[in-house]
Parts: sequence; structure tokens; C-alpha cells
Amino acid sequence: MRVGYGHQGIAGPSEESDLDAEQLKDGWLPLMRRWLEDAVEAGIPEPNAMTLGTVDEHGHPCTRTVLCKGLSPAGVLFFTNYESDKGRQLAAVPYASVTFTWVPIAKQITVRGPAERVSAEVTDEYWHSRPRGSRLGAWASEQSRPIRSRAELDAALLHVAERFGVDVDIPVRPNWGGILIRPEVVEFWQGRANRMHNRIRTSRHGDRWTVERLQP
Ligand SMILES: Cc1cc2nc3c(=O)[nH]c(=O)nc-3n(C[C@H](O)[C@H](O)[C@H](O)COP(=O)(O)O)c2cc1C
Ligand SMILES: Cc1ncc(COP(=O)(O)O)c(CN)c1O
Repeated sequence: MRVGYGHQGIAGPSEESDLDAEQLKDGWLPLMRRWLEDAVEAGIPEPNAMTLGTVDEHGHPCTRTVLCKGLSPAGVLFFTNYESDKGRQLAAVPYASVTFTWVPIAKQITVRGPAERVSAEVTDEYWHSRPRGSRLGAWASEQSRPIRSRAELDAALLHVAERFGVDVDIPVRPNWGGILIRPEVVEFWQGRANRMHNRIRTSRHGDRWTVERLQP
């Protein structure tokens, strides 16, 4: 299938300079923060959404979207149910790949690396920043498990809401929490005309990082 892109094809704003290795002189984090800000400024919905890739017990890839809830020198953070498919897969093969795709600004970032659960304190702090409804939802849902109907799901939410009552703090659901991906490889992609895109990849070797340009 060919989709009409208009006369320009995928290309960033023409006044924007070419991505180059120099922009990674302070490492992956400042540039990633800048691009995330660019996505926010461009008004992209859910700019922190990223496609998370894991592998299942057959070595087959599985992808789904999660929201990035933290960026730090340690890595990229998201929150989920540890007993979901992704949670179980990461427990078995603790390695993940995440991709942010920002089509309107012709940018993409992929981060790969080992994935680990965060401390209970980090989860607790994030959990309590979530709206009450989302916390109840996390309690009501056995994420990734089948359920017979929507009605049963709605009943499960009512049930937990009644159980906790209105004035009580909703505690962190067991087996729910943060997962931190510790970057080993980070690739920045900037769309350019004629499919001659800019790709700069930075890779960690022990505590040393290398930077290289890849062909589009
Ligand atoms: C924009 C968007 C953001 C999402 N963010 C999360 C998230 O942060 N955590 C999460 O567990 N699920 C999130 N989901 C739902 C997941 O994509 C997925 O359906 C769910 O986590 C179950 O995945 P699994 O069965 O592979 O474990 C999000 C979905 C969308 C479309
Ligand atoms: C099931 C689920 N869990 C967690 C999240 C993360 O976002 P939040 O903590 O803001 O609800 C999402 C976001 N769509 C979600 O769908």
C-alpha cells in the first residue's frame, strides 16, 4: 500500500538542522528530553507513549504501548501489572526495547536494554500520584487474563470500589509497579527527504559510550 505523504514526503521542519553525533556529546538523556519536549510542543497526543517490545517463552516478539513515566540517567521508566503478559515475559527474559514514534515531527527514538523492577518506594510514590479511579482500575483488572464480558469487568470495579469505600487510601496493588529499562543502545532517528534520514546510535560498553551514524 502506498500512502500519499503530500509533496514533501516524511521530512522534518525544513529549518531544523541535521541530527549529528555532536548533539549526543552529553549523552542520550539531554537529547531525548529535548525531543520529548518537541513532541509536547507539537501537540502530539500522548507524547510519552512508547511501543514496548518483549519476547515470549517461544522467543517470539510481543509489542504493546505503555506510557513513559520517568527519564533519568538510570533509564526509562513505566508502570504495569507484573503478572500481565509483559510482566511475566520480562521476569523470564529481562530485556526490553521501547520505541517512541513522533510522526508529525518526523522523529523516533528506540531504547534497548536490561529491564528491572523498581523499588517499592518508587512504585508507591507514583501510585499515589494516580487518580483514584485509575488505582481502583488497577485493583479490578487481572491484566492480560481473559474475562467473559464487559459486565463482569464493570462488576469487578464496583466490587473493589465498595471494598475500599470512599475515604480510604487505595494501597498499591500487589504485583503492580515500575519497570526500569537501563539503556544499552539508544537510537535517534530524524526523518529527511528522499528517505535519506539521519540515524545516530549510541551504545554502552561498560561505562563508556560510543556514537555512530547509521545509514537510513
Ligand atoms: C496510549 C496507551 C498507553 C498505555 N499505557 C500503559 C501503561 O503505561 N501500562 C500498562 O500496563 N498498559 C498500558 N497500556 C495498555 C497496554 O498497551 C496493554 O494493552 C496492556 O498493558 C496489556 O499488555 P500485555 O498483555 O502485553 O501485558 C496503554 C495503552 C495505550 C494505547
Ligand atoms: C492499564 C494501564 N496501566 C497504566 C497506565 C499508565 O498510565 P497512568 O498511570 O497515567 O494510568 C495506562 C495508561 N493508558 C494503562 O492503560
